[in-house]
Amino acid sequence: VNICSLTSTLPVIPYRKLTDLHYISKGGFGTVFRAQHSDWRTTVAIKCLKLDSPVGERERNCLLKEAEVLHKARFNHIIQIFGVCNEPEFFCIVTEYMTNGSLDEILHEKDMYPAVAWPLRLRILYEIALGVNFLHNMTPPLLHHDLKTQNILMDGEYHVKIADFGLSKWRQLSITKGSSSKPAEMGGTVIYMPPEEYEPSKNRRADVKYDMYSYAIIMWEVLSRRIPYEECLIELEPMMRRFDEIDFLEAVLEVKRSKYMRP
Ligand SMILES: CNC(=O)c1cc(Oc2ccc(NC(=O)Nc3ccc(SCC(=O)O)c(F)c3)c(F)c2)ccn1
Repeated sequence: VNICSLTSTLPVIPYRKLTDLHYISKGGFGTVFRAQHSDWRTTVAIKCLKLDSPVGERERNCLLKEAEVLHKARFNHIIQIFGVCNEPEFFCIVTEYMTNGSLDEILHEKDMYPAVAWPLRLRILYEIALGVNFLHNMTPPLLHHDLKTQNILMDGEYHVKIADFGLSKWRQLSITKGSSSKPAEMGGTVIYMPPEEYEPSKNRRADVKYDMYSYAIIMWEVLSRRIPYEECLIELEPMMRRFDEIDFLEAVLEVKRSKYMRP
């Protein structure tokens, strides 16, 4: 990535302007903090490369690529980038801070959010769709491939902004073949991943369908306020245990008989 072409249109933020850093989360090889911008008098989020390990060229390029992607993908429902801090000993991207955290918290912290009214749930689903639709309408289409409720952030008015805490290579609709999906990071969840991606065959084209599948799982999760598969597994497993192997064999025989005995 050409840093000059990027920073010619994106503000470069001196490290000394970022104060009151508070740790938020750690990603692949990056860390996210909350901070204050001393000139802009506003709270920001910064996603920086690990401060301890020497910042490798590859990692720096990865974060630069992310800044470029975010800069190009500016839209109402995509997290807004304010600038980059590009200093020898400190390198990070600076974005708006989403005061109401992630959709995951709103759906599953039932003490904090005893009720989430239907109009808001529908607006959240609509705004996620607007954000993903915008990415897919870029040239070339930008695929998210890690849509999950942890990556859907909420601003002060509970409007949606799509984010991506992960730190990994970017995927665009590749005109060449090649596996495009991000491996489910250690501890990463697969509940939003389409089954065919569990074993990505190398000759798979990147396509928008992946995000569609993830969106469908998110939709179920927003409407039910439950963890996909968690309960159904809890409910299904004892049911499965009640039937022993013979019952299943008899059931199979019965359907085979009825199928071939048709008049
Ligand atoms: C309580 N509030 C918070 O804790 C909080 C934390 C926060 O931290 C960050 C989270 C994410 C990012 N970065 C990011 O989202 N990048 C990105 C890149 C590509 C695409 S689109 C194509 C694709 O996904 O490949 C995309 F949608 C997004 C960041 F810089 C900071 C920001 C706001 N609030």
